[in-house]
Amino acid sequence: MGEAPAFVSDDLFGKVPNEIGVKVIGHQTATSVGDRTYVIGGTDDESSSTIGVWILDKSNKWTTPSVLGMLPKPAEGHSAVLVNEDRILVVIENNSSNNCFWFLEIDTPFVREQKQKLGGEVVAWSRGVLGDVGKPIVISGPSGVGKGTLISKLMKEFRSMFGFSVSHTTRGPREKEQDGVHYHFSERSIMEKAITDMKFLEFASVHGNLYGTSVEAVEVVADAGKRCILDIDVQGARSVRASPLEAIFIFVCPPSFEELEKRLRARGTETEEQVQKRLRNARTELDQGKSPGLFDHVLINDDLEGCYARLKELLGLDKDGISLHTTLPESVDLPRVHSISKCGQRVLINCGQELDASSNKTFVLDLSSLKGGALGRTRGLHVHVMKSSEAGTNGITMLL
Ligand SMILES: Nc1ncnc2c1ncn2[C@@H]1O[C@H](COP(=O)(O)OP(=O)(O)OP(=O)(O)O)[C@@H](O)[C@H]1O
Ligand SMILES: Nc1nc2c(ncn2[C@@H]2O[C@H](COP(=O)(O)O)[C@@H](O)[C@H]2O)c(=O)[nH]1
Repeated sequence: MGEAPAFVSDDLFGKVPNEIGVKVIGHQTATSVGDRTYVIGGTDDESSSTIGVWILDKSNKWTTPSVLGMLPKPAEGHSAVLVNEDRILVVIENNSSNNCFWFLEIDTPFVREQKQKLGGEVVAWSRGVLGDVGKPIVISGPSGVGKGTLISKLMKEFRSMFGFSVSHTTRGPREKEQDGVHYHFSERSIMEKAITDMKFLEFASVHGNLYGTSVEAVEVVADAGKRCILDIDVQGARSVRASPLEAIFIFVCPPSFEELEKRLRARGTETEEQVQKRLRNARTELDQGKSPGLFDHVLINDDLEGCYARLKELLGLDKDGISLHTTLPESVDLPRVHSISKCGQRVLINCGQELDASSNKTFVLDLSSLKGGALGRTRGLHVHVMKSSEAGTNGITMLL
């Protein structure tokens, strides 16, 4: 039954430090994947801010891989189990429910791509998050077409359902724009460094300034159980389309070029020179908006109320029983002592007390609909508690 769980091998302890020239301290697990063993845990330094990863290959050679993504904090203990040959689930003890499940990606498409780019061994961490939220919505269209106006209406009417992805930009704030609310207004050098550090899902040079969506900007919205809305240009939409983020892409068109110009001028936020630049770029964007396969929906923003009604309709928000819903994350109270095993697409985390079978509790973690991953979170984890009475003697019978 099931695949072999991660194992902890005593003879690996002590070998790690000698081979790689550092003293590894603390709890470690070893997970075999093909002819490699991934040793996770411990640190090479008591002040280290994360847990270590080392790889032992079949010729007994140790490698310290490049580790990407947001890193889990060091913990007194953890357990590990292989999921689908491409990632290892690491359950970190003594952590809150949305901080105890982590995935170490070892052979996902993202990791393979990074191995090619960086050369050498690469692994990437991604935090596992319980529950589902709807697909993010990408809204693009030329400057002044009314994207922001439509998004504001949606966020006002469905406040608890949507959250705005706050982009970074190097342009200066307009009157009434607040840092951290409308944009994260940034120095170019700081933004460029964050882009190099792979903190951005997409970025583009738009009307002479740098704009970008950080991975975190999208993830914090989903963490709050809300559906994310991105207001980005067509280049950005193209990058998101090519990324692992599954989204709905909407292109907003003006009823005519003259009307677009009128709106942009009437807004009064740009100098004449900037208006000219935005209008020149609008022609290209209107062309690119027709690129096959890029946008799922095109909306013509003629009459505002009519366009808003069509936007709600395509998002399924026009009916009485709203079809677009989010599922708020479940919560798990995981004790420090537990054992872990995998059975198909489910992982059983047994938190039983050996002397008191009646208090046995098994968490069943469903991995069948994982979404996302490094460099953001891995979502779509579902968990339920199986009591000892449901589980039979070994806590597994009911699942087979
Ligand atoms: N359907 C409409 N009819 C008339 N005016 C509109 C309509 N929709 C939006 N506007 C007005 O057009 C101007 C531009 O709208 P908005 O700022 O929302 O555009 P945008 O697409 O977000 O632009 P940018 O990409 O530059 O941020 C605003 O003054 C807004 O009030
Ligand atoms: N590629 C991205 N484009 C973005 C992002 N945030 C905003 N934008 C687009 O820039 C223009 C101009 O915006 P403005 O606020 O200066 O008028 C507009 O088309 C936005 O959609 C981003 O993160 N990435």
